[in-house]
Amino acid sequence: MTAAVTYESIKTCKQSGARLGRVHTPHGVIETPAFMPVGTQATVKTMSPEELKTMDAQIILSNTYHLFIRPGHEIVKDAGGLHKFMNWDRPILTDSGGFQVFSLSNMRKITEEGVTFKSHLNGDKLFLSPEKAMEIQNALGSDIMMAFDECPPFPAEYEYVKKSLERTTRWAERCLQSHARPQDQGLFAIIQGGMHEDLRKLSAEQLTSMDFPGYAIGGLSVGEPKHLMYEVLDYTTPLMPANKPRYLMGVGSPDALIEGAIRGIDMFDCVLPTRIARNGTCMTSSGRLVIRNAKYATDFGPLDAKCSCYTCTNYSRAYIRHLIKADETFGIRLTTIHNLHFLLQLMREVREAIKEDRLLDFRDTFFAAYGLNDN
Ligand SMILES: CNc1nc2cc3c(=O)[nH]c(N)nc3c(CCO)c2[nH]1
Repeated sequence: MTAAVTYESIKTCKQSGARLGRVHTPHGVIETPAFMPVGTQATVKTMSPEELKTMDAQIILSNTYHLFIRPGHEIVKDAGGLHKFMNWDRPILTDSGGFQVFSLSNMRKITEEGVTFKSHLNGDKLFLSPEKAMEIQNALGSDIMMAFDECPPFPAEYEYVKKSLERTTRWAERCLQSHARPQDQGLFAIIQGGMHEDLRKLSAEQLTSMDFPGYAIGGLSVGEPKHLMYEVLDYTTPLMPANKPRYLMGVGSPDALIEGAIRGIDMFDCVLPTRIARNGTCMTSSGRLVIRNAKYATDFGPLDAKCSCYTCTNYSRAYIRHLIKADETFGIRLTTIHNLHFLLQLMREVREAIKEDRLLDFRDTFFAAYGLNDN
């Protein structure tokens, strides 16, 4: 299969497992390590594509499950695909729907064939399978598609995690078989195995023997303590091909992005920056700031004096607090712009630090300022 998505290694860090790279896709190149803003329903909430480009979002994530149940993948296909539908001409990665079924639908039944579930919108009985997930993603026309997998809950019994990862491997095989356009869309497999080193190894071996263009680490950021996630990364990342993109799903917070990059992760996604923005919580270089706090009512400085984003350049904490308290949409737009810029800027600084072999020092400096040295 001629890979439509390829990884170009630029530099490996001397201090750690970190690396600089480029992921080449049909809609452009992604400088890695990279953070992907999440646009679940074909929009990164309240952001225009132009604003995302201004902050240099290189790639965004959207969701098979959500676009399948609304507006329906056939409509997106008839619109000319997801890029056209949402007016985004840079790369798009779509998740395969498995995780969303488990996190959103209260009634579901898993069989070898696939997952039967009720729509969280109207209770309709629906079915997703590897073949269906591929049909939907091919209709959306995303550049990077994720294999249909099961993300086991945390915690989960060893035997359950083992049986689940083996079914995820069989599902990945079926995704590969039913992929309509391998020549112009990259299909990534998702390594599972919970918090068990032997199961992670088993999953990685089974999936890397099938030669996917890229690999993700799934089953993390599901409520486990951060140190446990880092332990899983310590022994899983080295099992992944060095010449292919490594994507850590559902991560995350500034500290986790840095720790993941140190362990050789190239791509990250998380709803955190956009989700917390909606209740007025902002990421700043000295930690989280909850703008609703009364002490900001007369604070006419920027959210973060070290930030150069549109929000910090033009608006005060007092004004943003007023908008959030008044439930004004513009307030959510301003906190979203800031939080996304903050993480995208953090990844630019991470890439710079790798280039100059000083990522571990960068981590210590960042954590000290962000108040994370005590974790
Ligand atoms: C927020 N934490 C998180 N953990 C994840 C774990 C998985 C996973 O194991 N499989 C798939 N397909 N998607 C996942 C996603 C959604 C994408 O961010 C996750 N998100």
